[in-house]
Amino acid sequence: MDVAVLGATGDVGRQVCTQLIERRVLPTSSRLQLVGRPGGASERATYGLRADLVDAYDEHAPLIDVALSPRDVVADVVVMAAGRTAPATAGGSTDRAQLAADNYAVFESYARALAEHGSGHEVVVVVSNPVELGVAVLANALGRHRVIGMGAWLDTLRFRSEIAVSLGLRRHRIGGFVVGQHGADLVPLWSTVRISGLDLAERRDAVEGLRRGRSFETFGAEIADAQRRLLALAADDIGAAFDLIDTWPPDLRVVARPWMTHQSGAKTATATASATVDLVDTLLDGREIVVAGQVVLDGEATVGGRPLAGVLGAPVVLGPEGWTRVLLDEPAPDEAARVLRCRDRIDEMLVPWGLGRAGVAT
Ligand SMILES: NC(=O)c1ccc[n+]([C@@H]2O[C@H](COP(=O)([O-])OP(=O)(O)OC[C@H]3O[C@@H](n4cnc5c(N)ncnc54)[C@H](O)[C@@H]3O)[C@@H](O)[C@H]2O)c1
Repeated sequence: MDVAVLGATGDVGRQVCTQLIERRVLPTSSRLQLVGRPGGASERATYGLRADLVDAYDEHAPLIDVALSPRDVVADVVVMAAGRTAPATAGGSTDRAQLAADNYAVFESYARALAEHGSGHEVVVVVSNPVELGVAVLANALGRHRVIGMGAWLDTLRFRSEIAVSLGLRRHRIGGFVVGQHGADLVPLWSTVRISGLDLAERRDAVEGLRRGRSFETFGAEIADAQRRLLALAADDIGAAFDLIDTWPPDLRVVARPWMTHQSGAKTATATASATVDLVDTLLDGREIVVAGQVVLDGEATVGGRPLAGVLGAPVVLGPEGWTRVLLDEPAPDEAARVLRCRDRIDEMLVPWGLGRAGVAT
C-alpha cells in the first residue's frame, strides 16, 4: 500500500512523512510519494526532504519518490497537507473564511486530478484547513466515503487527554468523541465519555465534577473570553498563559491549549501528524476501527430529531476503503443544539463555493 503526502515539505507534511517511517506504518516494500509544487523553493525542498529521509531511515524506509504535479499523484492513501495555514503568531488572524479562499484552489486542483487520473479507490485524509472545505471539495469529486478530515480525530484525542489529566489517569482509559467543526467550533460530547473502571453512577459524578456545572449554552462566550485573556497574558508571559489554561475545565482546555500552542509559534505539527498517521495506519491495516472525522453526511445520523446532512465531524467506522457507518447516538440537549448551530456555520462557510448542504454530491 502506498501513501502520497501533499505539501510534504510543510511543517505538518514533513512530520507526517517522518512519523510514517519512524512508526513503521509503511513497510519497505511500499512507496511514499512526496508531493510538492514545481519550481522554486518547494521543488528544491521536496527533493531535499527525500534525501534527508533516506539518510535518516535507510534500513527501514519505504521507496520514496517525488511528484510535482497533481496529475502525478499515485497512492492508496493520500494525505492532503498542502496549503496555507493561519499565521503562527500571537493575535495572528485565524479567519477561516480567508483561509478557505486561499486553500480552495489547492483542494480543487488535487480533487480534479485525482478524479481524472486516480485509480478510483484512493482514500484521502484531509489535514489542511478549513478541513470541512477540503472534505467537501474532495468528496464532491471522489465520492463521500473516500474522504475523511482528521480534525475531529485530533480533537477527540485531545479531549480524552484532558479528561485523563484531570482524573489522574492514562488516556487509553478514556473514551468519548468530539464532533462538529475543527477549531473553536468543536463539540466535545460529554454524553459519549466512558471511563474504564467506573460504573454509570461513578461516571456521571466524575463528568459532573469535570464540567463544573457549565453547559454548552455559554461555551462560545467562554471560548472568546478565554482567547482574550490568553492573548493579553501571552504578550508578556507565555508560560503564565499555559499555566492559566491548566486551571480550566477539560472541554475549554481542548480548544484553548492548541490555539495557544499555534499562536506561540510552535504550531501543532507533531500532534496533528500523529493523529493523521493513526488514520493512515487504520486505512492500511485492513481492520475497521471507530474514529472521529469530518465527513459528508447524508442523513445517517439524527440530532435533535433532525437528520444530519452536509460536512460535519462525527464518529465513523473507518476501514481500508474509507468510512462506512456513522455511530452517533442522540446527544444531550445542549450538545445537540451546539451540533446543529455548528452544522449551520459549516454550511454558511461552504455556500460561497456551491458546496452547502444543497450542493454536496452524495
Ligand atoms: N487539521 C488540523 O488539525 C491541522 C493542524 C495543523 C495544521 N493544519 C493545516 O495543515 C495545512 C499545512 O500546515 P503547515 O503548518 O504544514 O503549513 P506550511 O506552510 O508549513 O506548509 C504548507 C506546505 O504546503 C505546500 N503547498 C502549498 N500549495 C501547494 C500545492 N498546490 N501543492 C503542493 N504543495 C503545496 C507549501 O509549499 C508548504 O510546503 C494548513 O492548512 C494548516 O492550517 C491542520
